[in-house]
Amino acid sequence: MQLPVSFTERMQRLLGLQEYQQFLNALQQTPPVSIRVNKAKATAAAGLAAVPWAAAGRYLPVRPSFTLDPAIHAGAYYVQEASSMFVEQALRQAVNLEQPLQVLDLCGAPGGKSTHLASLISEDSLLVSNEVIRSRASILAENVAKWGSGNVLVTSNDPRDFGRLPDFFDVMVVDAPCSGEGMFRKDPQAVQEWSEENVKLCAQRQQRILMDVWDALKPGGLLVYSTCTWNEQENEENVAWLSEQEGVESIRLELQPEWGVVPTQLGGVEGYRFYPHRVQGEGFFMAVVRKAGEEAAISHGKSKKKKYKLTPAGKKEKALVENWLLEPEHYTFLQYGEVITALPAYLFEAADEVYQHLYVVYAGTELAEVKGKKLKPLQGLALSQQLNKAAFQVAELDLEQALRYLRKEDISLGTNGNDWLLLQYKGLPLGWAKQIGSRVNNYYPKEWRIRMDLPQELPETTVLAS
Ligand SMILES: C[S@@+](CC[C@H](N)C(=O)[O-])C[C@H]1O[C@@H](n2cnc3c(N)ncnc32)[C@H](O)[C@@H]1O
Repeated sequence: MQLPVSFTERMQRLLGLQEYQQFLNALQQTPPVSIRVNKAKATAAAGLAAVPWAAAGRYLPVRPSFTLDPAIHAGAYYVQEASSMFVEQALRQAVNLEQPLQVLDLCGAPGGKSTHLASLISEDSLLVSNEVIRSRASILAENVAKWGSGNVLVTSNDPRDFGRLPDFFDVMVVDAPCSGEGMFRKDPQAVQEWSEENVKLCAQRQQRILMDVWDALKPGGLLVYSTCTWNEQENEENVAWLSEQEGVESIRLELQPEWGVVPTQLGGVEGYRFYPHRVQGEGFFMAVVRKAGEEAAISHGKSKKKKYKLTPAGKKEKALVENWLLEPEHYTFLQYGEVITALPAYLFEAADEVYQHLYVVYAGTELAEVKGKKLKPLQGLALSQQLNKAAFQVAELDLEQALRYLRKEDISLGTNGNDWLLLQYKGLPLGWAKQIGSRVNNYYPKEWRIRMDLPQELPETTVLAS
Protein backbone atom coordinates (compact mmCIF):
# COMPACT_ATOMS: atom_id res chain seq x y z
CA MET A 1 0.00 0.00 0.00
CA GLN A 2 1.52 3.31 -1.15
CA LEU A 3 0.58 5.91 1.48
CA PRO A 4 0.55 9.65 0.69
CA VAL A 5 3.69 11.40 2.03
CA SER A 6 1.88 14.06 4.05
CA PHE A 7 -0.35 11.39 5.62
CA THR A 8 2.75 9.37 6.63
CA GLU A 9 4.44 12.43 8.12
CA ARG A 10 1.37 13.31 10.14
CA MET A 11 0.90 9.78 11.47
CA GLN A 12 4.60 9.66 12.41
CA ARG A 13 4.16 12.88 14.35
CA LEU A 14 0.94 11.65 16.01
CA LEU A 15 2.28 8.22 16.99
CA GLY A 16 6.07 8.64 17.21
CA LEU A 17 8.40 6.74 14.86
CA GLN A 18 8.42 3.46 16.80
CA GLU A 19 4.67 3.18 17.17
CA TYR A 20 4.22 4.33 13.57
CA GLN A 21 6.03 1.13 12.49
CA GLN A 22 3.51 -1.00 14.42
CA PHE A 23 0.67 1.01 12.86
CA LEU A 24 2.14 0.44 9.39
CA ASN A 25 2.49 -3.31 10.03
CA ALA A 26 -1.15 -3.47 11.15
CA LEU A 27 -2.22 -1.76 7.90
CA GLN A 28 -0.71 -4.71 5.97
CA GLN A 29 -2.79 -7.27 7.92
CA THR A 30 -6.19 -8.62 6.86
CA PRO A 31 -8.91 -6.57 8.59
CA PRO A 32 -10.91 -8.38 11.28
CA VAL A 33 -14.50 -9.31 10.47
CA SER A 34 -17.19 -8.44 12.98
CA ILE A 35 -20.96 -8.55 13.29
CA ARG A 36 -23.55 -7.22 15.71
CA VAL A 37 -26.30 -9.68 16.60
CA ASN A 38 -29.95 -8.59 16.73
CA LYS A 39 -30.74 -9.98 20.17
CA ALA A 40 -34.46 -9.55 19.60
CA LYS A 41 -34.19 -12.20 16.87
CA ALA A 42 -31.16 -14.41 17.50
CA THR A 43 -28.17 -15.42 19.63
CA ALA A 44 -24.53 -15.52 18.55
CA ALA A 45 -22.85 -18.90 18.06
CA ALA A 46 -20.93 -19.98 21.16
CA GLY A 47 -17.19 -19.49 21.00
CA LEU A 48 -17.15 -16.29 18.94
CA ALA A 49 -14.91 -13.66 20.54
CA ALA A 50 -16.76 -10.62 21.89
CA VAL A 51 -16.16 -7.04 20.78
CA PRO A 52 -15.13 -5.64 24.19
CA TRP A 53 -17.17 -2.42 24.08
CA ALA A 54 -20.39 -3.73 22.49
CA ALA A 55 -22.58 -6.36 24.16
CA ALA A 56 -23.88 -7.85 20.90
CA GLY A 57 -20.65 -7.44 18.90
CA ARG A 58 -18.74 -10.57 17.84
CA TYR A 59 -15.60 -11.24 15.78
CA LEU A 60 -15.70 -13.99 13.16
CA PRO A 61 -12.60 -16.13 12.57
CA VAL A 62 -13.05 -15.92 8.77
CA ARG A 63 -15.20 -13.88 6.43
CA PRO A 64 -18.11 -16.06 5.23
CA SER A 65 -20.18 -15.32 2.15
CA PHE A 66 -22.72 -13.18 4.00
CA THR A 67 -24.98 -12.95 0.95
CA LEU A 68 -25.49 -16.71 1.10
CA ASP A 69 -26.66 -16.64 4.72
CA PRO A 70 -30.47 -16.18 4.90
CA ALA A 71 -30.11 -15.00 8.53
CA ILE A 72 -28.55 -11.72 7.40
CA HIS A 73 -31.52 -11.06 5.10
CA ALA A 74 -33.80 -11.81 8.06
CA GLY A 75 -32.10 -9.01 10.02
CA ALA A 76 -30.71 -11.42 12.62
CA TYR A 77 -27.32 -9.67 12.53
CA TYR A 78 -25.54 -6.78 10.84
CA VAL A 79 -21.99 -6.81 9.52
CA GLN A 80 -20.32 -3.87 11.21
CA GLU A 81 -16.77 -2.73 11.74
CA ALA A 82 -15.93 -3.22 15.45
CA SER A 83 -14.46 0.21 16.33
CA SER A 84 -17.64 2.00 15.28
CA MET A 85 -19.64 -0.08 17.79
CA PHE A 86 -17.99 2.12 20.46
CA VAL A 87 -20.99 4.46 20.09
CA GLU A 88 -22.63 2.03 22.54
CA GLN A 89 -20.38 3.30 25.32
CA ALA A 90 -21.51 6.89 24.76
CA LEU A 91 -25.13 5.87 25.20
CA ARG A 92 -24.61 3.44 28.08
CA GLN A 93 -22.37 5.80 30.04
CA ALA A 94 -23.92 9.20 29.38
CA VAL A 95 -27.67 8.59 28.91
CA ASN A 96 -30.45 7.02 30.96
CA LEU A 97 -31.56 4.41 28.44
CA GLU A 98 -34.61 3.43 30.50
CA GLN A 99 -36.38 6.72 29.79
CA PRO A 100 -38.13 7.62 26.53
CA LEU A 101 -35.71 9.47 24.27
CA GLN A 102 -35.88 11.24 20.93
CA VAL A 103 -32.73 10.24 19.10
CA LEU A 104 -31.35 11.39 15.75
CA ASP A 105 -28.83 9.54 13.62
CA LEU A 106 -28.10 12.32 11.13
CA CYS A 107 -25.78 10.58 8.66
CA GLY A 108 -27.44 7.20 8.79
CA ALA A 109 -26.80 5.09 5.65
CA PRO A 110 -26.22 2.22 5.33
CA GLY A 111 -27.50 1.75 8.88
CA GLY A 112 -24.77 0.37 11.16
CA LYS A 113 -25.24 2.98 13.87
CA SER A 114 -29.00 3.24 13.37
CA THR A 115 -29.64 -0.48 13.90
CA HIS A 116 -27.27 -0.34 16.87
CA LEU A 117 -29.09 2.65 18.38
CA ALA A 118 -32.42 0.93 17.77
CA SER A 119 -31.22 -2.00 19.92
CA LEU A 120 -29.99 0.27 22.73
CA ILE A 121 -32.95 2.60 23.23
CA SER A 122 -36.22 1.66 24.96
CA GLU A 123 -39.36 0.65 23.03
CA ASP A 124 -41.02 3.97 23.81
CA SER A 125 -38.10 5.95 22.41
CA LEU A 126 -38.12 7.35 18.87
CA LEU A 127 -35.16 7.05 16.53
CA VAL A 128 -35.06 9.32 13.50
CA SER A 129 -32.58 7.84 11.11
CA ASN A 130 -31.65 10.27 8.35
CA GLU A 131 -29.66 10.06 5.13
CA VAL A 132 -29.44 13.04 2.79
CA ILE A 133 -28.65 11.04 -0.38
CA ARG A 134 -31.94 9.58 -1.60
CA SER A 135 -30.55 6.34 -3.08
CA ARG A 136 -28.63 5.68 0.14
CA ALA A 137 -31.78 6.45 2.19
CA SER A 138 -33.47 3.47 0.47
CA ILE A 139 -30.67 1.17 1.60
CA LEU A 140 -30.98 2.62 5.09
CA ALA A 141 -34.74 1.99 5.07
CA GLU A 142 -34.15 -1.60 3.94
CA ASN A 143 -31.69 -2.27 6.77
CA VAL A 144 -33.94 -0.58 9.34
CA ALA A 145 -36.94 -2.63 8.16
CA LYS A 146 -34.86 -5.82 8.38
CA TRP A 147 -33.80 -5.00 11.93
CA GLY A 148 -37.52 -4.79 12.73
CA SER A 149 -37.59 -2.45 15.76
CA GLY A 150 -40.78 -0.56 14.86
CA ASN A 151 -39.86 2.74 16.57
CA VAL A 152 -37.72 4.20 13.77
CA LEU A 153 -38.58 6.87 11.19
CA VAL A 154 -36.24 6.98 8.21
CA THR A 155 -35.97 10.46 6.69
CA SER A 156 -34.06 11.86 3.75
CA ASN A 157 -33.24 15.48 4.51
CA ASP A 158 -30.38 17.91 4.35
CA PRO A 159 -28.95 18.66 7.83
CA ARG A 160 -30.21 22.25 7.56
CA ASP A 161 -33.84 20.98 7.39
CA PHE A 162 -33.50 19.87 11.02
CA GLY A 163 -33.58 23.56 11.97
CA ARG A 164 -37.37 23.15 11.64
CA LEU A 165 -37.34 20.95 14.75
CA PRO A 166 -35.75 23.19 17.41
CA ASP A 167 -34.89 21.60 20.79
CA PHE A 168 -36.33 18.27 19.63
CA PHE A 169 -33.69 15.59 20.19
CA ASP A 170 -32.25 14.26 23.46
CA VAL A 171 -29.41 12.53 21.66
CA MET A 172 -27.84 13.17 18.27
CA VAL A 173 -25.30 11.00 16.51
CA VAL A 174 -23.34 12.74 13.76
CA ASP A 175 -21.24 10.07 12.08
CA ALA A 176 -19.93 12.57 9.60
CA PRO A 177 -18.80 11.99 6.00
CA CYS A 178 -14.99 12.19 6.24
CA SER A 179 -11.70 11.65 4.42
CA GLY A 180 -11.77 7.97 5.43
CA GLU A 181 -8.14 7.43 6.52
CA GLY A 182 -9.34 4.76 8.94
CA MET A 183 -10.63 2.75 5.95
CA PHE A 184 -7.26 2.62 4.14
CA ARG A 185 -6.76 -1.05 5.12
CA LYS A 186 -10.27 -2.20 4.18
CA ASP A 187 -10.67 -0.10 1.08
CA PRO A 188 -7.57 0.70 -1.02
CA GLN A 189 -9.75 3.07 -3.07
CA ALA A 190 -9.87 5.34 0.01
CA VAL A 191 -6.08 5.87 -0.36
CA GLN A 192 -6.53 6.92 -4.00
CA GLU A 193 -9.22 9.44 -3.08
CA TRP A 194 -7.30 10.97 -0.17
CA SER A 195 -5.68 14.44 -0.40
CA GLU A 196 -4.83 17.27 2.00
CA GLU A 197 -7.29 19.40 0.07
CA ASN A 198 -10.06 16.85 0.66
CA VAL A 199 -9.25 16.71 4.41
CA LYS A 200 -9.75 20.47 4.53
CA LEU A 201 -13.00 20.29 2.58
CA CYS A 202 -14.29 17.48 4.82
CA ALA A 203 -13.45 19.45 7.98
CA GLN A 204 -15.33 22.49 6.65
CA ARG A 205 -18.32 20.38 5.64
CA GLN A 206 -18.41 18.74 9.09
CA GLN A 207 -18.50 22.18 10.75
CA ARG A 208 -21.36 23.17 8.49
CA ILE A 209 -23.26 19.98 9.32
CA LEU A 210 -22.77 20.52 13.06
CA MET A 211 -23.97 24.11 12.88
CA ASP A 212 -26.97 23.19 10.71
CA VAL A 213 -28.22 20.54 13.10
CA TRP A 214 -27.22 22.08 16.44
CA ASP A 215 -30.52 23.89 17.12
CA ALA A 216 -32.43 20.60 16.90
CA LEU A 217 -30.59 19.31 19.99
CA LYS A 218 -32.35 20.04 23.28
CA PRO A 219 -30.54 22.05 25.94
CA GLY A 220 -28.80 19.41 28.06
CA GLY A 221 -28.93 16.99 25.10
CA LEU A 222 -26.04 14.81 24.03
CA LEU A 223 -24.07 14.98 20.78
CA VAL A 224 -22.01 11.98 19.72
CA TYR A 225 -19.64 13.04 16.96
CA SER A 226 -17.61 10.46 15.06
CA THR A 227 -15.51 9.96 11.95
CA CYS A 228 -13.46 7.13 10.51
CA THR A 229 -10.36 9.24 10.01
CA TRP A 230 -7.26 10.18 12.05
CA ASN A 231 -6.35 13.77 11.15
CA GLU A 232 -6.98 16.31 13.91
CA GLN A 233 -8.74 18.83 11.65
CA GLU A 234 -11.77 16.58 11.19
CA ASN A 235 -11.67 15.34 14.79
CA GLU A 236 -10.27 17.14 17.85
CA GLU A 237 -10.09 20.51 16.10
CA ASN A 238 -13.71 20.30 15.00
CA VAL A 239 -15.11 19.40 18.43
CA ALA A 240 -12.88 22.06 20.06
CA TRP A 241 -14.27 24.54 17.51
CA LEU A 242 -17.84 23.50 18.39
CA SER A 243 -17.04 23.93 22.07
CA GLU A 244 -15.68 27.41 21.42
CA GLN A 245 -18.82 28.37 19.47
CA GLU A 246 -21.37 26.82 21.81
CA GLY A 247 -19.70 26.27 25.20
CA VAL A 248 -20.43 22.55 25.48
CA GLU A 249 -19.63 20.22 28.36
CA SER A 250 -17.22 17.45 27.40
CA ILE A 251 -18.24 13.97 28.54
CA ARG A 252 -15.43 11.71 29.70
CA LEU A 253 -16.09 8.01 29.11
CA GLU A 254 -14.59 5.35 31.29
CA LEU A 255 -12.20 3.15 29.31
CA GLN A 256 -10.86 -0.30 30.18
CA PRO A 257 -7.08 -0.32 29.57
CA GLU A 258 -7.29 -3.65 27.71
CA TRP A 259 -9.60 -2.09 25.10
CA GLY A 260 -6.64 -0.23 23.57
CA VAL A 261 -8.68 2.93 22.94
CA VAL A 262 -6.49 6.07 23.02
CA PRO A 263 -8.00 9.11 24.80
CA THR A 264 -7.09 12.57 23.49
CA GLN A 265 -7.96 16.14 24.43
CA LEU A 266 -8.05 19.52 22.75
CA GLY A 267 -9.63 22.75 23.95
CA GLY A 268 -11.09 20.97 26.98
CA VAL A 269 -12.92 18.33 24.89
CA GLU A 270 -12.11 14.63 25.28
CA GLY A 271 -11.90 12.39 22.24
CA TYR A 272 -11.32 8.67 21.67
CA ARG A 273 -9.03 7.30 18.97
CA PHE A 274 -8.96 3.82 17.49
CA TYR A 275 -5.80 2.53 15.75
CA PRO A 276 -5.56 -0.89 14.06
CA HIS A 277 -2.33 -1.82 15.94
CA ARG A 278 -4.06 -1.20 19.29
CA VAL A 279 -7.61 -2.49 18.74
CA GLN A 280 -9.15 -5.23 16.65
CA GLY A 281 -10.89 -2.81 14.35
CA GLU A 282 -10.40 -0.02 11.84
CA GLY A 283 -9.61 3.67 12.36
CA PHE A 284 -12.23 5.63 14.24
CA PHE A 285 -12.65 8.80 16.29
CA MET A 286 -15.46 9.70 18.66
CA ALA A 287 -16.24 12.54 21.06
CA VAL A 288 -19.28 13.12 23.28
CA VAL A 289 -20.46 16.54 24.41
CA ARG A 290 -23.48 17.88 26.25
CA LYS A 291 -25.27 21.02 25.08
CA ALA A 292 -25.46 23.74 27.71
CA GLY A 293 -28.80 24.35 29.46
CA GLU A 294 -31.42 22.46 31.42
CA GLU A 295 -33.02 19.30 30.10
CA ALA A 296 -36.77 19.72 29.67
CA ALA A 297 -39.08 16.72 30.11
CA ILE A 298 -40.77 15.44 26.94
CA SER A 299 -44.48 15.92 26.78
CA HIS A 300 -46.38 13.47 24.62
CA GLY A 301 -49.99 14.40 25.41
CA LYS A 302 -52.11 14.99 22.28
CA SER A 303 -52.88 18.67 21.90
CA LYS A 304 -56.53 19.34 21.03
CA LYS A 305 -56.13 22.17 18.54
CA LYS A 306 -53.39 20.68 16.42
CA LYS A 307 -54.00 19.52 12.88
CA TYR A 308 -52.26 16.17 12.56
CA LYS A 309 -50.54 14.95 9.44
CA LEU A 310 -50.73 11.29 10.42
CA THR A 311 -54.05 9.63 9.62
CA PRO A 312 -55.35 6.76 11.73
CA ALA A 313 -56.33 3.63 9.79
CA GLY A 314 -60.06 2.97 9.39
CA LYS A 315 -61.79 0.76 12.01
CA LYS A 316 -62.30 -2.03 9.48
CA GLU A 317 -58.66 -2.06 8.37
CA LYS A 318 -57.44 -1.85 11.93
CA ALA A 319 -59.60 -4.81 12.94
CA LEU A 320 -58.07 -6.86 10.11
CA VAL A 321 -54.42 -6.21 10.95
CA GLU A 322 -54.57 -5.88 14.74
CA ASN A 323 -53.74 -9.44 15.64
CA TRP A 324 -50.77 -9.47 13.23
CA LEU A 325 -48.69 -7.84 15.98
CA LEU A 326 -47.91 -9.33 19.37
CA GLU A 327 -49.04 -6.43 21.57
CA PRO A 328 -51.49 -4.49 19.38
CA GLU A 329 -52.72 -2.41 22.35
CA HIS A 330 -49.32 -0.63 22.38
CA TYR A 331 -49.70 0.56 18.78
CA THR A 332 -51.41 3.26 16.78
CA PHE A 333 -52.47 2.01 13.34
CA LEU A 334 -52.00 4.56 10.57
CA GLN A 335 -52.88 4.68 6.91
CA TYR A 336 -50.91 6.48 4.24
CA GLY A 337 -52.44 5.97 0.80
CA GLU A 338 -52.90 2.21 0.58
CA VAL A 339 -50.30 1.34 3.21
CA ILE A 340 -51.21 0.56 6.82
CA THR A 341 -48.41 1.01 9.32
CA ALA A 342 -48.07 0.60 13.07
CA LEU A 343 -46.26 3.00 15.38
CA PRO A 344 -45.87 2.65 19.14
CA ALA A 345 -48.88 4.69 20.39
CA TYR A 346 -46.74 6.74 22.77
CA LEU A 347 -44.74 8.11 19.83
CA PHE A 348 -47.69 9.50 17.84
CA GLU A 349 -47.13 13.14 18.77
CA ALA A 350 -43.35 13.13 18.19
CA ALA A 351 -43.70 11.16 14.93
CA ASP A 352 -46.34 13.59 13.68
CA GLU A 353 -43.97 16.46 14.38
CA VAL A 354 -41.33 14.74 12.24
CA TYR A 355 -43.86 14.18 9.45
CA GLN A 356 -44.82 17.88 9.56
CA HIS A 357 -41.27 19.03 8.89
CA LEU A 358 -39.22 16.30 7.21
CA TYR A 359 -39.42 13.91 4.27
CA VAL A 360 -40.17 10.49 5.76
CA VAL A 361 -39.27 7.50 3.56
CA TYR A 362 -40.07 4.68 6.00
CA ALA A 363 -41.97 4.66 9.28
CA GLY A 364 -42.54 2.19 12.10
CA THR A 365 -43.72 -1.19 10.84
CA GLU A 366 -45.30 -1.35 7.41
CA LEU A 367 -48.03 -3.94 7.90
CA ALA A 368 -50.24 -4.21 4.85
CA GLU A 369 -51.35 -2.78 1.57
CA VAL A 370 -55.08 -2.36 1.05
CA LYS A 371 -56.14 -4.09 -2.18
CA GLY A 372 -59.87 -3.45 -2.59
CA LYS A 373 -61.49 -5.50 0.18
CA LYS A 374 -58.36 -7.54 0.76
CA LEU A 375 -55.09 -6.89 2.51
CA LYS A 376 -51.65 -7.87 1.30
CA PRO A 377 -49.14 -8.31 4.16
CA LEU A 378 -45.95 -6.29 3.68
CA GLN A 379 -42.28 -7.10 4.08
CA GLY A 380 -41.90 -4.83 7.13
CA LEU A 381 -44.36 -7.02 9.01
CA ALA A 382 -42.52 -10.26 8.13
CA LEU A 383 -39.32 -8.80 9.59
CA SER A 384 -40.88 -7.07 12.59
CA GLN A 385 -39.68 -8.03 16.06
CA GLN A 386 -43.38 -7.77 17.02
CA LEU A 387 -44.77 -10.12 14.34
CA ASN A 388 -47.43 -12.49 15.66
CA LYS A 389 -46.51 -15.64 13.74
CA ALA A 390 -49.57 -17.42 15.11
CA ALA A 391 -51.77 -15.29 12.84
CA PHE A 392 -50.25 -16.83 9.69
CA GLN A 393 -49.55 -20.12 8.01
CA VAL A 394 -45.79 -20.63 8.27
CA ALA A 395 -43.50 -22.70 6.02
CA GLU A 396 -39.94 -23.57 6.98
CA LEU A 397 -37.44 -23.53 4.08
CA ASP A 398 -34.16 -25.35 3.70
CA LEU A 399 -31.03 -23.40 2.72
CA GLU A 400 -31.45 -23.84 -1.02
CA GLN A 401 -35.17 -22.97 -0.97
CA ALA A 402 -34.46 -19.92 1.20
CA LEU A 403 -31.77 -18.64 -1.16
CA ARG A 404 -33.94 -19.26 -4.23
CA TYR A 405 -36.77 -17.38 -2.51
CA LEU A 406 -34.39 -14.49 -1.70
CA ARG A 407 -33.33 -14.46 -5.38
CA LYS A 408 -37.03 -14.05 -6.14
CA GLU A 409 -37.12 -17.30 -8.10
CA ASP A 410 -40.22 -19.45 -8.39
CA ILE A 411 -40.13 -22.04 -5.66
CA SER A 412 -42.19 -25.09 -5.06
CA LEU A 413 -43.14 -26.09 -1.53
CA GLY A 414 -45.58 -28.96 -2.07
CA THR A 415 -48.34 -26.96 -0.31
CA ASN A 416 -51.91 -26.46 -1.43
CA GLY A 417 -54.27 -23.61 -0.58
CA ASN A 418 -55.03 -19.95 -1.16
CA ASP A 419 -53.51 -18.30 1.88
CA TRP A 420 -50.56 -16.07 2.47
CA LEU A 421 -47.54 -18.03 3.65
CA LEU A 422 -44.87 -16.65 5.96
CA LEU A 423 -41.60 -18.21 4.80
CA GLN A 424 -38.85 -18.73 7.32
CA TYR A 425 -35.38 -20.23 7.60
CA LYS A 426 -34.32 -21.78 10.92
CA GLY A 427 -37.29 -20.02 12.51
CA LEU A 428 -36.30 -16.58 11.15
CA PRO A 429 -39.01 -15.00 8.96
CA LEU A 430 -37.80 -13.95 5.48
CA GLY A 431 -40.95 -12.72 3.74
CA TRP A 432 -44.24 -13.63 2.09
CA ALA A 433 -45.50 -15.94 -0.61
CA LYS A 434 -49.04 -16.45 -1.86
CA GLN A 435 -50.40 -19.90 -2.51
CA ILE A 436 -52.53 -20.29 -5.59
CA GLY A 437 -53.56 -23.91 -5.46
CA SER A 438 -50.34 -25.90 -5.61
CA ARG A 439 -48.39 -22.94 -7.04
CA VAL A 440 -46.62 -20.36 -4.90
CA ASN A 441 -46.11 -16.71 -5.90
CA ASN A 442 -42.93 -15.13 -4.59
CA TYR A 443 -43.57 -11.71 -2.93
CA TYR A 444 -40.00 -10.96 -1.88
CA PRO A 445 -39.29 -7.23 -2.68
CA LYS A 446 -37.63 -6.99 -6.10
CA GLU A 447 -35.12 -4.32 -5.00
CA TRP A 448 -33.90 -6.49 -2.10
CA ARG A 449 -33.35 -9.68 -4.06
CA ILE A 450 -29.99 -11.49 -4.06
CA ARG A 451 -28.37 -10.86 -7.44
CA MET A 452 -25.50 -13.30 -7.03
CA ASP A 453 -25.64 -16.70 -8.77
CA LEU A 454 -25.83 -19.60 -6.36
CA PRO A 455 -22.70 -21.78 -6.23
CA GLN A 456 -22.91 -25.55 -6.84
CA GLU A 457 -22.27 -26.23 -3.19
CA LEU A 458 -24.00 -24.05 -0.63
CA PRO A 459 -22.00 -23.13 2.49
CA GLU A 460 -23.74 -23.29 5.90
CA THR A 461 -22.63 -20.30 7.97
CA THR A 462 -22.30 -20.60 11.74
CA VAL A 463 -22.59 -17.01 12.79
CA LEU A 464 -25.69 -17.74 14.92
CA ALA A 465 -26.44 -20.36 17.56
CA SER A 466 -28.42 -23.22 16.03
C1 LIG B 1 -19.75 7.66 7.57
S1 LIG B 1 -21.16 7.53 6.59
C2 LIG B 1 -22.39 7.03 7.73
C3 LIG B 1 -22.32 5.59 8.15
C4 LIG B 1 -23.47 5.19 9.03
N1 LIG B 1 -23.59 6.08 10.17
C5 LIG B 1 -23.35 3.77 9.53
O1 LIG B 1 -22.96 3.56 10.68
O2 LIG B 1 -23.71 2.85 8.78
C6 LIG B 1 -21.60 9.19 6.31
C7 LIG B 1 -22.92 9.42 5.62
O3 LIG B 1 -23.12 10.82 5.48
C8 LIG B 1 -23.77 11.09 4.24
N2 LIG B 1 -23.49 12.48 3.80
C9 LIG B 1 -22.76 12.88 2.75
N3 LIG B 1 -22.76 14.23 2.66
C10 LIG B 1 -23.52 14.69 3.67
C11 LIG B 1 -23.91 15.98 4.11
N4 LIG B 1 -23.51 17.07 3.48
N5 LIG B 1 -24.71 16.06 5.18
C12 LIG B 1 -25.11 14.94 5.85
N6 LIG B 1 -24.76 13.70 5.48
C13 LIG B 1 -23.97 13.57 4.41
C14 LIG B 1 -23.21 10.05 3.31
O4 LIG B 1 -24.09 9.81 2.25
C15 LIG B 1 -23.02 8.84 4.21
O5 LIG B 1 -24.12 7.97 4.13
